[in-house]
Amino acid sequence: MEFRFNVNEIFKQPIVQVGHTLIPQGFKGDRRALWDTLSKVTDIVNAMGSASATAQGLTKPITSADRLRNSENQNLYLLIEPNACNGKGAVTGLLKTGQKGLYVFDRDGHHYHVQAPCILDFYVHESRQRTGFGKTLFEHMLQKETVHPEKLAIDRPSDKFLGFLKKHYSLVDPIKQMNNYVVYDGFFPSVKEMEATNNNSNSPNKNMRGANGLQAQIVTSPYGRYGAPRPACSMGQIIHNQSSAVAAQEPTGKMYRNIYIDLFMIH
Ligand SMILES: CC(=O)SCCNC(=O)CCNC(=O)[C@H](O)C(C)(C)COP(=O)(O)OP(=O)(O)OC[C@H]1O[C@@H](n2cnc3c(N)ncnc32)[C@H](O)[C@@H]1OP(=O)(O)O
Repeated sequence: MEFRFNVNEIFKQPIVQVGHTLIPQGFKGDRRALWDTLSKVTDIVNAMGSASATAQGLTKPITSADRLRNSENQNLYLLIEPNACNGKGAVTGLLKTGQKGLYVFDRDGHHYHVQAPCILDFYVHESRQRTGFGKTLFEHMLQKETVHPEKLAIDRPSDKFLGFLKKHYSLVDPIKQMNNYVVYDGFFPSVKEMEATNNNSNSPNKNMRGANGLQAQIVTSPYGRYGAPRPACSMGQIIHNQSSAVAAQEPTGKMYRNIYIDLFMIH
């Protein structure tokens, strides 16, 4: 995307990270230069955020300078093409990540309360899609945040993004969540991690920190009926569209009770 000003004067690297201050890395200058730079960064973030929203068919941008200013736990990466537009440079891609507290279900219907790294917004300019720019930007983020792709929760991924994850990271069969996020099998703590935590704690609500910083709490209760071993959760089956599992048997009072328990525990 082209701007009326020289992008290279603001961003000196091919991939830059913009935080809540909106001040570019390595900025040097007086107060006047700072205001000028902030105004240009604001224009860039707003324009790229709007283009991303349009590309995804959203009515409101997920990324804007205002939103970024108000959220300290989000990272925005911008991909710059320094040689584009007769040397004025262009901004080609945007990737926004952030930590979110989420309730997520695995395939068996167990639910977890996690503090997870999330992909919130991802966009490459139409003229550059499918030429590897998205992969370059995404790889940069993975390295910076030392996270593996399967440990990410993705907010409302588009078909293009699902295709991207399949092609570059062999991520298939996404587990769609009620909150519109998507995760993959490797997202959840492994059996080994769960056993290690179970051995070290008597607490019914197990806190786990999996690889790459995923912090999960398996939500269970030791008391009364909630403490009893439960069959595969019917609500989980419904959520994950495992219709055969649900349709194979008539709903019983017990199944309805499990649905009720799961609903009760989510809220
Ligand atoms: C959480 C969210 O932000 S969800 C929203 C994701 N963003 C969008 O959908 C906006 C529009 N799309 C885009 O901006 C881009 O296509 C991105 C960001 C998804 C991917 O960036 P790109 O630079 O195109 O990715 P890159 O070139 O590295 O990889 C290409 C692969 O991505 C997938 N992909 C990219 N564009 C398309 C498309 N138009 N149709 C289908 N698959 C696509 C394919 O798997 C493709 O591989 P292929 O060309 O061999 O089929």
